[in-house]
Amino acid sequence: MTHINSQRLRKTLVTGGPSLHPNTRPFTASPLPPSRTARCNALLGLDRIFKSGSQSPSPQPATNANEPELEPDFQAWLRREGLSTQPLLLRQCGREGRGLVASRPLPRGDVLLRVPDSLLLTAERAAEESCLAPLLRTRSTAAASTSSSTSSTGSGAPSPLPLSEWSLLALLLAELRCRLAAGDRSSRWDPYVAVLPQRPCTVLDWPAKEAKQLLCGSPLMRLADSISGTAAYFWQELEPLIAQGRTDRLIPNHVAFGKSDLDWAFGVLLSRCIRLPSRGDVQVLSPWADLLNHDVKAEAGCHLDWDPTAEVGAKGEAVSGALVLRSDRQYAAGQQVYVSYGPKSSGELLLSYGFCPPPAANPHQDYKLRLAVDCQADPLADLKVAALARHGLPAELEFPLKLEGLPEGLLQYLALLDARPKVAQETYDLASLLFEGGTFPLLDGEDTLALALRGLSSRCTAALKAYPTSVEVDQALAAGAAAVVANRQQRGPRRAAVASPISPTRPIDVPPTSGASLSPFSTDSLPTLGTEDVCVSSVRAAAVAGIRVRERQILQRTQAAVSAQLGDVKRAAARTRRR
Ligand SMILES: C[S@@+](CC[C@H](N)C(=O)[O-])C[C@H]1O[C@@H](n2cnc3c(N)ncnc32)[C@H](O)[C@@H]1O
Repeated sequence: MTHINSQRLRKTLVTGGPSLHPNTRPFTASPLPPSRTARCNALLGLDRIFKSGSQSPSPQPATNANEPELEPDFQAWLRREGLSTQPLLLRQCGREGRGLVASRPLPRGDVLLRVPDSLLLTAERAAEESCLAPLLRTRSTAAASTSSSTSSTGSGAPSPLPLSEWSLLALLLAELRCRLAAGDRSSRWDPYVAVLPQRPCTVLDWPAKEAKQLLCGSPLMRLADSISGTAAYFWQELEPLIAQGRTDRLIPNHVAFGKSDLDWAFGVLLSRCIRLPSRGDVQVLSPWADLLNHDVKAEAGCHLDWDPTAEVGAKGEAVSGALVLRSDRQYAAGQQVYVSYGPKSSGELLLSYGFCPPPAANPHQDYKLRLAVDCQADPLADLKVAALARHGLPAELEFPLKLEGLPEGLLQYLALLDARPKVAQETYDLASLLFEGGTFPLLDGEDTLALALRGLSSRCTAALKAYPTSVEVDQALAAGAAAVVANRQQRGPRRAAVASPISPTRPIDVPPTSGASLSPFSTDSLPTLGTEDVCVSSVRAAAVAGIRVRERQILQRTQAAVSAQLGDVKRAAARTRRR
């Protein structure tokens, strides 16, 4: 039944990549040469909307030795707790909030930062230091006895955590926040908790109705749902424990432990938690290291990880192992040191970290197309799920569409989803040819590549129709942000990142956006929107409008590429028929 066509596409595997932060989902993407990106932007006119060219950081002022120390109580605490003298200084870094800058010229290969284990807030420590520790210990013991009765290795293994890492960390953070608010400074982590942002401004800080309205039609809605769903899950896990703690009188009266405290803690974890691949992927909060800001350019070499061989000794003592950042480049005095939070789109950064680089300057900007076996309407659904599983593929996948080309494996996956073989068992042969043979066979006389291309085109059409706003309105809204941000820049220096809570309803003078006309304000100077900016609802709306514009451009470009490829397929078929 199947005829092997020419090798049109390479066989593809869907892979994931490690990240410092926990909310990365696996996907593949083709690498993009910067010159092509710039050309695509120009063709699409996107460079006019977000043309700062600066996902990159603003230059930092040179270090002034007489400048007063920022967060002095926190820094004094770090020194007392064993942070040795380091070649970085804490500074205000414009829209990025606080950041770490080189205190002197630093050569490539230097250790920039070394945080000892004692300063890492791990889930184990959070469990031990929580006021609910007695309950958590009981849970750990119960879990340990269950696992030792079911496993042969049993003894000697460390006690299992009583809850997930994030639940334990969030529980302690929320408790410490309540204590601090009531003037109770009994924890050793107080100076750290005192400098955490009041509002991380992740999507958890957005009013739910606004999130629904802003993200309608965008694949970012799924990410927002997943973040708030996870936060709700943690709350469900913790609520009965907290209730038990109250019954057992373990929780002081001034520790409210409300859902908002837990949501705040979850937002802090989303935007600051660090995963350490070299320490079994453990997730930690690291005072000092969590003051490093993100820059996509740091992806290549600035790696923050656990180094078991590093020697730290604030007072000369030898202690093995530390969280270490080594430089892969030289730094001038006063230059900010960045890490990468992972290959994330502007929308992912906005929802999880509360800042938004201009989408056109972000090489990771994409439209995440979700594809899934249609278990309701496809009579071959079970066979397809099984055939995909044989090739290690799930029944549902997200593919990152980009301006520069189709993600690998997308067309093969689509061909299997949309195929309707007359003989059901041929589903397995088709999957083998697509995923192992790297070919698009003829199936019952139909070219499966053409089938996949048509399927992609119709999905792009549906995705474009799903946006409630027009592209012109979104362009005007996004351009409005430039004016707002420019106005705010003129009003003087930025306040400290955590100085005071920011009202979500603070009035801001957004220029009116009317119909198809673009805002008269220039967007040329639009920088990355920082957390303080996106805490303002109207700026947030403009940031999302800019992302929607880019997503639509990606969908339209994909459609154009698909029609061109469909033309090639038809011409090739006609040539074959003539022969
Ligand atoms: C791990 S913390 C870094 C320290 C942070 N700037 C502070 O003052 O606490 C992550 C937060 O820093 C800010 N941030 C990091 N990189 C940024 C960037 N490139 N542009 C704007 N804000 C950034 C965001 O507020 C983000 O949630």
